[in-house]
Amino acid sequence: MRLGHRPERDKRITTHVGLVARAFGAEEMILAGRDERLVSGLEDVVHRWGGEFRVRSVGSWRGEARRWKEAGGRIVHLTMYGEPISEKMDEIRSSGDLMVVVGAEKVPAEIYEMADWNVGVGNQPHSEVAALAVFMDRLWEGEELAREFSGKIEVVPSPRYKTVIERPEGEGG
Ligand SMILES: C[S@@+](CC[C@H](N)C(=O)[O-])C[C@H]1O[C@@H](n2cnc3c(N)ncnc32)[C@H](O)[C@@H]1O
Repeated sequence: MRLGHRPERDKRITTHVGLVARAFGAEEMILAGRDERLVSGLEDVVHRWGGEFRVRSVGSWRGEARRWKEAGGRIVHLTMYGEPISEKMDEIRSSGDLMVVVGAEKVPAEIYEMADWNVGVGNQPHSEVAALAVFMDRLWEGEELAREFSGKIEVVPSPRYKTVIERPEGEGG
């Protein structure tokens, strides 16, 4: 869940949060706030590049977080003020369905209370995109990078050239 999105200023970085979430193994991105263009841009990536990733823009992050916890899910809030990721990851990994929360400029104090864990990817200020990528890579222990997406577009890894397979509409994706 992405908090604090400002449509004018954060368009690119929030899109990157969504791209990283999808590429590193999340099932869904919840965007707190309304930005239909951003949602449809990410949906277009899913349409072309495959996978089951969903994107939702919601009015109330509190409602989403509350419902998630009532349904038995746990919340990890990524923050530079949190406890070290390396000390918490085993416990987090073994605890079932997770909602990972990242902020923008400043997050509401309440999220620190609602979260089951407030986790720092180091305790220096950096970026929600970097924090999410490192968190998810540690969560899946690197296995997420080998996932198949079965999209209409697929990269063939190459030491030198850009090699891409494009499948016509209706085949794959
Ligand atoms: C530009 S930072 C905001 C930094 C802000 N001082 C704060 O409250 O953490 C935006 C988001 O990046 C994430 N972030 C930045 N540095 C982080 C770190 N060292 N560990 C975990 N998350 C971090 C947090 O989710 C934060 O809400």
